Amino acid sequence: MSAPQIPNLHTLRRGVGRRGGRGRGVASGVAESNNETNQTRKDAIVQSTDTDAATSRLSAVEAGYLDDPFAKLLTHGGNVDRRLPLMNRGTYVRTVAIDRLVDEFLRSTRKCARQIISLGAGSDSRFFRLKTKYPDICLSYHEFDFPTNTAAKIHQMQTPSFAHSLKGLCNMDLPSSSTSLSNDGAQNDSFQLQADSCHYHLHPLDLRTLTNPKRNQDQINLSGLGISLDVPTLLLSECCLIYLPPEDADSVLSYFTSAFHPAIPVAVVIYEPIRPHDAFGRTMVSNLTARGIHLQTLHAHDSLAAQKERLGKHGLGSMAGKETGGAEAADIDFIWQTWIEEAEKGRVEGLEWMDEVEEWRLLARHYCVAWGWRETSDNVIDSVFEPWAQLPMQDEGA
Ligand SMILES: C[S@@+](CC[C@H](N)C(=O)[O-])C[C@H]1O[C@@H](n2cnc3c(N)ncnc32)[C@H](O)[C@@H]1O
Repeated sequence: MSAPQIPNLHTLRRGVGRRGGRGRGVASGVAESNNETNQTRKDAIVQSTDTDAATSRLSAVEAGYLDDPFAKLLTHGGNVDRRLPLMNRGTYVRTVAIDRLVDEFLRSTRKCARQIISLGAGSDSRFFRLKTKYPDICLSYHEFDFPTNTAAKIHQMQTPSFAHSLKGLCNMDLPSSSTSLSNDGAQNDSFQLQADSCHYHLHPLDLRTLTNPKRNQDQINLSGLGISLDVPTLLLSECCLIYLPPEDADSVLSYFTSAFHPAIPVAVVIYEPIRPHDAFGRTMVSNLTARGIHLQTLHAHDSLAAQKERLGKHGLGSMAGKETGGAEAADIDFIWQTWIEEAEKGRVEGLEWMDEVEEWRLLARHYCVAWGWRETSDNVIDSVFEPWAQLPMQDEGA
């Protein structure tokens, strides 16, 4: 079940050794630089998890689970080894679950402007799928990731085949002055696409910069990044916040959710692993640790209840008075069983023979989608998140 794209830790470690200076009496400047190198190495491993996500997506597309012409165009190299059937099914359920929450949000806000902010979006193709599905959509879509990853995405977007699909499927043009990359491959300007009232913005930014005044020397803020603070907003973290230290993940969530006035409908959707304490969970964690990947918030938000509580702490959840809200979470096994119609399940089951049914259920119980929202009941617009409250809910004990 281990993913094939293992970061080259050997090469990365060698880099540290060469620059090192570990003897006694090391000047504090050197120690600081070692810390930085360490952090850079850790960040590189986190950045590389996007290759896994993109590979899994493309595998699920090529096996017929998902219909996504952009997955191949946004994946570096464009060809991948097929994942195991249970991995493909996991990618499928995760994608359709988040798509459903996004679709409900777009449907209920169809009369007004709205925006989606995707944290650690990597090579995700959701914006382009949405624009293809809803050609006249009025939407601002903001993606954040490290400059290295946004640069790679921009590179893929500048290929002729991507430009062709963008025009044909989304009726969008690439900007005429194509963005160039700096020597280290970083792309420090944000990248934008626009067609009528639909905007796509790619922000090359470590999310921790936003919440840390020491790092944020340019005083970057949401308005400066073109994010509107007065329209209904959906925040997505699809396997992103889990890689941040718990206090940073909390600061990022709080930074975004508290930026909006309480009268503005705001929601958060999180997809990430849970249940690290049983045998499967322990194996999952140790397999990832062997690859240098640390799921830093996993123990802090280790169950459906903990995920709901987390959303509640950020002001999303049941409220008193005029404000309404909710916080829910379900694992992938539950979502597969209850959110997906029988005919569609039959189609998916017919795609590949799956020997490992028990393993599938185990794996699927260790990943969850959590969604929380808040709005005011006397809002001039109809309730945005009412449809979310109608989704099948999982009882933690189930
Ligand atoms: C597992 S990938 C998921 C990519 C995408 N959300 C998806 O599901 O296909 C995690 C992504 O989060 C990004 N990420 C993690 N920490 C981040 C941070 N502090 N700032 C910006 N991006 C971050 C990584 O660079 C990576 O692209």
